[in-house]
Order: sequence, then structure tokens, then C-alpha cells
Amino acid sequence: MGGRVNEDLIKERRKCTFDIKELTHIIDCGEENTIKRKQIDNYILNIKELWDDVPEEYLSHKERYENAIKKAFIVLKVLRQLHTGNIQITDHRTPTNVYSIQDGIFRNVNPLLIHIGLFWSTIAAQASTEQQAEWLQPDSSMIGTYVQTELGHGSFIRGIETTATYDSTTDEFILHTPRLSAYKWWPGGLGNTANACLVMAQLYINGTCHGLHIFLAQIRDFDTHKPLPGIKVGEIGPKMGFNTADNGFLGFDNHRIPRTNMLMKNVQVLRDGTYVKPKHDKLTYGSMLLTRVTLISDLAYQLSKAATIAVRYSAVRRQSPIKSNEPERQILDFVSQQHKLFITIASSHVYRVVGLWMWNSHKRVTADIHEGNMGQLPELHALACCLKAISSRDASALVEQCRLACGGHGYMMASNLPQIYAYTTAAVTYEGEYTVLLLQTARYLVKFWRLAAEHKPLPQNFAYFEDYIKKNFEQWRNSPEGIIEGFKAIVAGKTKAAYDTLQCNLRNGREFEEAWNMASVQLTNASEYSTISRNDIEALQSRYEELLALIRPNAVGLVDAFDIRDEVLCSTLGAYDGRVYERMMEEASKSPLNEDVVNESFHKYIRPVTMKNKL
Ligand SMILES: CC/C=C\C/C=C\C/C=C\C/C=C\C/C=C\C/C=C/C(=O)SCCNC(=O)CCNC(=O)[C@H](O)C(C)(C)COP(=O)(O)OP(=O)(O)OC[C@H]1O[C@@H](n2cnc3c(N)ncnc32)[C@H](O)[C@@H]1OP(=O)(O)O
Ligand SMILES: Cc1cc2nc3c(=O)[nH]c(=O)nc-3n(C[C@H](O)[C@H](O)[C@H](O)COP(=O)(O)OP(=O)(O)OC[C@H]3O[C@@H](n4cnc5c(N)ncnc54)[C@H](O)[C@@H]3O)c2cc1C
Repeated sequence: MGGRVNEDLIKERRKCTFDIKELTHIIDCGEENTIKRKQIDNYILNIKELWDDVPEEYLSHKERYENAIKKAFIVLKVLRQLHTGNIQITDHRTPTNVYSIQDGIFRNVNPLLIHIGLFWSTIAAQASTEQQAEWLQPDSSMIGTYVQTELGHGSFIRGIETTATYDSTTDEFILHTPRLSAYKWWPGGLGNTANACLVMAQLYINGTCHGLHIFLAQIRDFDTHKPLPGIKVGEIGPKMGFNTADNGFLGFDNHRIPRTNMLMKNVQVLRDGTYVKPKHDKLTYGSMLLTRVTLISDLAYQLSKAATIAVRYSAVRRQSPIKSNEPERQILDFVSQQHKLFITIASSHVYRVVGLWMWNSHKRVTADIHEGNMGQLPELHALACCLKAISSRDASALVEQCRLACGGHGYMMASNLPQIYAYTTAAVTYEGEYTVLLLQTARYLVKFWRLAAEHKPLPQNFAYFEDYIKKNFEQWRNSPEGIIEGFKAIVAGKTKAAYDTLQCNLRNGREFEEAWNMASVQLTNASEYSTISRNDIEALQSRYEELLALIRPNAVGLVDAFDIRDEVLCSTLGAYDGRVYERMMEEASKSPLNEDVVNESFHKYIRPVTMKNKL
């Protein structure tokens, strides 16, 4: 769409007091990465076959999937070319770079997301060198998915019921679904697309259960794509979002796979049925850990999209004068609106930085694990659980806040905010449900509180527990250091309260698990335990309001610095040129309900009623 940039946006950009490009380079971790990112964006977004004539919302569930799968294979080809260096751009700023522009292409989810993001990465991390050499071929016929959750069990994976029983006479595992609740349910790409999967099942050898292990199983014929004998597979139906992802169900009826199809890097089953234990029994859960880490960066990116749309719209939208004799103001001038939006910008930066830090920590800890040192794994797991939980919960709440901040127009699918919300809120549940993950972190914290309470030596990271017990916390100071001290006091105070409740329940004769359950609300909620006073809160509030006013002239610059292209934002409200109303009218004209001047239902249903007495 041609035309001038909205006058208000032009003025906002003139007001900006910092170098927008410089911030973009910081976000990209360097100018070189910005250049590479833009090359990738240009390359992919210029592929004409990836763009639709009919907006995604007007397609049926089946058409959406078929359209998405067409695009997914174009994107897969490009990813392979990038990987092999046939396209000369090889480096990316964060793990989500190439994934992120896909949001614009699919306006939903790439049905090959789990194939690319989880299937290959799990093989790379958990298969033996020989298995990798066989399965990770660039021209492999396998389209895979990650099959863990069952109809009856998602969070409590030890309860998974699918079995893999070793048959030493044939050197095979027999995969079996013993009952309805054991049907696999949810895996992305399983419904129609995948012909193979990594399946999580309970391993049985000679009647002994060795717990959960991962197996590679072919489920459809590579040529005809028909389900193999003994496989019952299908799609689970429409969802709140993720409707192009063909999430599926899967049942096995004594389906046989070779013994060598168990992922054997960390754990082995030998030909004679000997079980060789892993160095750490949670290494099988490694893919969940990696995805939780990756998600933090992705959620930061979703926040930057929502903030870009809502801030640009708020600069263009004029509604109500502040003083009655003045013209209507940009809604961005209302302090309450600034509060809604600037917090979203800030949170995006916070989770971007933390996501990158976690990505690097994961790399470091994985290298240690490779050397046989598992020491850092529990801390990484506790951090990943907590950060995945709060980043997804914050992101979905803030995306919704941005949507509400756009008033009625935020409710239009063409604003793209409903789709961003549906996508973001799913992350609160998948890859470890919010409460369940917070309880994992609580379990870790309580362990160290017990050491502190018993005056046993603590690692340096937990010295603040001891400070709290000895009342060593300094008086609150309104500074970044003061805020960090305040948070330490909150964590210590909250952990103490939960620990005390737990101990009280135990003293009253409860078993540990029951006592834990009774304390679980305390274990997941944070409250104010710091030395902050009422006066401090008032000072913080007024500093916050000053900061909102300081940020106001730079708001549009701050979101421009995210540098998200219009094709990815897909929003009538958030485009760079700010031609909101023109774009809204153009999108409305695409509605199939505008195709006929008089819809045929008028003749069928309306006219017979309204004209009844006149005919
Ligand atoms: C997918 C794309 C990837 C990358 C692409 C990049 C960007 C894309 C951006 C976005 C992606 C978008 C879309 C993806 C869409 C969907 C994908 C979704 C996939 C899935 O959902 S897969 C299924 C995920 N399921 C779960 O997460 C289940 C949650 N439950 C659990 O993890 C476990 O049951 C739980 C709660 C941890 C308990 O386990 P268990 O009962 O076995 O534990 P115990 O109580 O016996 O012991 C706890 C003990 O174990 C330690 N521990 C637990 N987990 C781990 C771990 N992962 N690593 C290390 N250690 C672990 C824990 O600390 C305790 O130790 P302790 O005994 O205290 O010493
Ligand atoms: C969009 C989407 C994509 C997905 N993709 C995949 C995929 O590709 N592969 C795959 O295998 N799975 C996938 N899943 C499944 C997902 O991993 C599970 O839904 C998730 O792990 C939560 O498990 P659940 O559904 O069994 O919830 P439940 O565990 O039944 O949770 C229901 C409620 O019970 C509470 N609860 C459960 N246990 C406890 C506890 N111990 N203490 C306190 N409260 C508890 C929870 O907090 C929650 O409020 C996907 C899910 C979604 C929504």
C-alpha cells in the first residue's frame, strides 16, 4: 500500500533523542548480526509463493493446514540451504532468528516447527554417534515430531503408560498403548505431517521397568504416507491457536522397532538385554530443558511485536482532549496508556537479555555434561523452569494488555494481537505447565533453605539465605543494587515461609508429599518480605512516573529499534507508516461477506420473515 507516513508518526520519529540503529545493533548483539538478519529477512520474505491472496482467517481448518504445509516446505528448503551454506548467510543472532520471521509467513505456526526444533535437536543431543550418522542425513525421508504427552498424562511424565518392551529373541522393542488414557495426544505435526516420531515410553526388560526412554519409530509409509500396520494416528481438532500445527494423537498396537532405535547416547540396552544406566537419570528430559531455555527468547520477541503494534497505534490514535478546550490527544499521551505499553517494551528487553544468558549457560552446562560433569544441571533446570514459567505468564498478560490498549480495534484479527495472544498463552501450558514448573524451582530453593536453617555450608549463590536468617539485609535503597537486595529478601522470606509451613505440616503428622501439596500455594506465590517501607514505595512510584514522562518522546523510537518488518507484524494497527484507518478499510474489503451486495441468506431466511405480511 503506497501513501504518506502518518504525520504524528513522522513527528514522533523526529522527537527521538537516541540513535535507533545503535539500539537495533545492541538487540542483535552487533551490527554484523543486524546485517545478516536483514539479509535473511529479505531473502525469505521476498519469496512470492509464501504470501496469501486470501487472509488466513477466512480459510477452513483444512485449508489452513494445506496452505501452511505448502509454505513449510519452502521454508524448510531455505533453512537447509542456510545450513549447508548454499545461501551465504550462516550466522544468526539468537536461536529464534529464523523462526521469528516465520510468524509473518504462517500468521500462526509452522507445521514443521517440532520437526525442525525438537525432533532433530533431540536426535542431535541424545542419539549415539552411529545413530546420528544414520538419521541426521540432509536428504533423509523422515519428517518427525516429539511424542511425549498422553491423553491421561502431561505434567506427571513418570505416569506415562506407553510401553517399550524388549524382545531379545528378535532384537526388537515392542511399542504398545495399553489403554485409551495411554494414547499420545498433542504432539505438533503428528496429525497429518509426520512419518516418524521420537516417542517417550516406559522401558521394560525381562519384566523390570527402567523408566522413561526415547525411541525413534516410523509411523507412516515414506512413499504412500499411509499409517503403518499397528499404528492409529490422527489430528486432534481445532484449538484456540496453533491451528496450522496439526497436533495429533497416536496409538501403538504391539508395533515392533529395532533395538537400535532407542536413543543410546546416554543410556544403552545391549543385544542380550543388559541395561547400561545413564550418568544422570534426568538426561532423557534434556529436550524439555533446551526448549524451555529457547522459549524465553521467543517470548521476548512476541512482546516486542505486541509493543510495536500498540505503541505505533497509540501514537496515531487520537481520542479525547486532556483539557476540554484542547484538540483530541494522541492516546500515547495518557500516562495510564504509557504504563500499559512501556512495561511491555521493558519486559521484552529483560527477557531478551535473560534468554540470551540462559542460552549461553545452557551451552556451557551441556559442554560440562559432555565431559561427565553433571554438577550444574540442577541449577540450570531450576532456573529454566522458573524463567520459562514467568516469561510465558508475563508475556501472555502483557500481550493481552497491549491488545486491550488498542481498544476495539485490538479485537480485530487484522490487528494480529489476538493471534499473538493465542500463540503466547499456549506457552504457559506446553513444555511444562506454569505451576508445575514453579514447584520444581521451589523444590530446589527449599533444599537450600533446609541447609541454611540447619546452619550447614551453602554455595555462594545462596549466601543471601544466611544473610536473611542473620538479619544481615541492609536498609532498602532506591537504586539498582537496592532493588536486587530487595528481591533477594523476597525470595529468602518467601522460601522461609513455605519451608516453615512445610515443617509445621510434617510436625502435624503429614507425609512429606502431602505436606508439600498443602504448602504449594505459598511455594508458588511471591509477596513483600523486603525492608522496603511505605515511604519507599511512594518514592518509587513518583520515580516511576518521572521515568514514564522521560520515555514518552522516545516510545516510537524504542519500538522502531526492534526493527520488525511489516510482513512479520501483519497488523493494520502497527505498520511502519501508521496508515491505520486506510489499512483497516482495505482489510475489511477482503471479507467474503462483502463479495455480494446482497447476501443470498437474505432471500433464504430474512426476506421471508420481514416481508411475510406484505407478500
Ligand atoms: C519446539 C521448538 C523448539 C525450538 C524452536 C525455537 C524457537 C521456537 C519458539 C517457540 C516454540 C514454539 C512452539 C513450540 C510448541 C510446542 C512444543 C511443545 C512441546 C511439549 O510440550 S513436549 C511435552 C513437555 N512436557 C513437559 O514439559 C512435562 C512437564 N513435566 C516434567 O518435566 C516432569 O514430570 C517434572 C514435573 C519435572 C517431574 O519429573 P519427575 O516426576 O520425573 O521428577 P521427580 O519428581 O522424580 O524428580 C524431580 C527431580 O528431577 C530433576 N529434574 C526434573 N526435570 C529435570 C530436567 N529436565 N533436567 C534436570 N533435572 C530435572 C529435579 O530437579 C528433581 O531433582 P531432585 O530430586 O530434587 O534432585
Ligand atoms: C499448543 C500445545 C502444543 C503442545 N505440543 C506438544 C508436543 O509437541 N509434544 C508433546 O508431547 N506435548 C505437547 N503438548 C502438551 C503439553 O506439554 C502439556 O499439555 C503440558 O505439559 C501440560 O500437561 P497437561 O495438559 O497434562 O496438564 P495437567 O497436568 O493436567 O494440568 C492441569 C492442571 O493441574 C495442575 N497440576 C498438575 N500437576 C500438578 C502438581 N503436581 N502440583 C500442582 N498442580 C498440578 C496444573 O497446574 C494445571 O492447573 C502441547 C500442548 C499445547 C497446549
